Amino acid sequence: MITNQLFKLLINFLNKPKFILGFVLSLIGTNLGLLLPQLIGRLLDVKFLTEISSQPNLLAGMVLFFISVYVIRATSSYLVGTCGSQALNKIQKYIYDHLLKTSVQELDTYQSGDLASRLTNDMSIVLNFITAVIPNLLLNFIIIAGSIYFLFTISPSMTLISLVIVPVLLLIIVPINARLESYYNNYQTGVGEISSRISHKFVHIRLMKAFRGERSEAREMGKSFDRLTANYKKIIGWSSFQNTLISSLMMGFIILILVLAGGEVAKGAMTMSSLMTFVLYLTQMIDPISDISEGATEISEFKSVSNRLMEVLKLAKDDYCEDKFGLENTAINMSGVNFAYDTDNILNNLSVQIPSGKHVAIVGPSGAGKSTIFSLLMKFYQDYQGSIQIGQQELKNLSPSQVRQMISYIPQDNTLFHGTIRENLLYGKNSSVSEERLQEILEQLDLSRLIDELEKGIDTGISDSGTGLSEEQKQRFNIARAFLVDHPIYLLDEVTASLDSVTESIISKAIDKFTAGKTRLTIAHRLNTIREADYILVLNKNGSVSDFGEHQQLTQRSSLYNHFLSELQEAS
Ligand SMILES: Nc1ncnc2c1ncn2[C@@H]1O[C@H](COP(=O)(O)OP(=O)(O)OP(=O)(O)O)[C@@H](O)[C@H]1O
Repeated sequence: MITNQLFKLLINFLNKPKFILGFVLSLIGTNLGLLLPQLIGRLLDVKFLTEISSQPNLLAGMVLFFISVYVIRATSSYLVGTCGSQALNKIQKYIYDHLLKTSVQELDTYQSGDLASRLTNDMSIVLNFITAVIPNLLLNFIIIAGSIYFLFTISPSMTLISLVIVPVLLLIIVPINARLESYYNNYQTGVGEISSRISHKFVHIRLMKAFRGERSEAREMGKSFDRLTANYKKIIGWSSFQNTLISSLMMGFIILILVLAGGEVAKGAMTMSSLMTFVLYLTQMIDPISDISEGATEISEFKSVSNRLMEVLKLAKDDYCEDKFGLENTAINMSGVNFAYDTDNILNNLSVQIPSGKHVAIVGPSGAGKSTIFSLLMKFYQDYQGSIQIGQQELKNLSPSQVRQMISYIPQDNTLFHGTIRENLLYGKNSSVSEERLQEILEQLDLSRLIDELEKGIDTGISDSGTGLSEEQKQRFNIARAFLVDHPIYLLDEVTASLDSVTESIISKAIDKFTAGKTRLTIAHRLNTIREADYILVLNKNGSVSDFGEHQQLTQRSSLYNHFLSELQEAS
């Protein structure tokens, strides 16, 4: 069972000695607390009352006893609570680490906000469950068991009558909780969808405002909030109904017992002080029973979030093997490659040989699968058929980690993370980049001047959408980030797309210098880039190879290539 798996994780990460100490203290506190009604009952005994009032030490002892019960209880809840939050902290890190290592292919089916909600919102439910619900449930069971024991010592027959309530309560709790679990599931999914939408929309706030999307956004979000509220209403409705029913049943039952016990007192089978103690124990059970019924609701909620958390842990991770491997050259050989994201093939029997150390431009209609080729080479997706070789190494035999140490990829979008410029440039590289290399790259990409003009220089902060920098500047920082570490293979996805022609010429020269003698694949939409490449790979719309060759050769033999060139000329 999935919930059990989360329990195993919790137990694994729990500081067991501290938790056990907390729990034992809590047992002691609860058991001592069980004696309180006995003491109060005795206080109602006139003889005992006269005795105790003449003995101040006994009275002080009793007060001390009451205080110690509460101190023990407070210490135990502190110990159990801190243990729970430490265990949760470890689980959070464990799940986040798993998510980071999960393959792109698996993560494609999840919304980022939903994942964030699992790690935050769902986790806080788990924390409440470990630190409050479980200890309370256990203590409540102990209080109930202890109370039943004392009730038996006072009147076995009356106690047996009182216990009739247990199966009645179970008949109410079990079916209502099954219903609640599914509502909690829907609720958590709704929270995930909403946080996903909010984070996505606020990253693209300019686009939303430019299209005056505020009203439709508010309407759509309003519907999502309404669905969440409707679901929450069901949760509140059913749990209130359950709690009210249980509390009323309990009260009714106690009154019934009181009437029956009153008869016993009248017959002289029970003393008044025993009756009072009996009633005190009975009433002492009301809160634990209500807590257990509420706890049952919380168990449903916990089961629902456990499923969501464990689902994440089941996603397949990338292989992180970093063993060294021999590479004679960096030629890329793709043979009979077929690939589909869903059902339809995007790449169709694609075969091409890219010589080591050469620059190849990839051209083809939109949607032909140019970026998909890069995704396969980066091992973002691994379910392709056919063979891809780098040097003599079959790509399938290399781990994603090994591949990504060899290939540098500059994507189409100019994403910069929240942080400083330096943090962005050194992202994922730890301390492996020397200051000289950093300065050299910045100089070549004409970024040094820009950085010098900033008040905090390279330590200037940028927001996660890169606010404060132009698209062209963001693009250059992206390029700099990729070239800080020397790799034998570079994949460039339209990297000069947002540059003006003057900057493009500077950046292209810098890229030529950085990639000299290395294998470079460029998805190209500019005539210059295409002409300067050693070879051009022309793709058909269906993701198969139309042609491969030098620019001159292709202009003489490929109608698709010539058509593509004339389209580019017209566009410029
Ligand atoms: N993660 C994905 N899941 C499902 N389909 C995808 C995914 N990524 C791309 N596709 C689809 O695969 C096809 C090829 O996309 P790809 O981005 O590789 O084409 P492209 O040739 O680079 O196009 P463009 O020049 O427009 O960028 C497109 O139909 C696209 O909708």
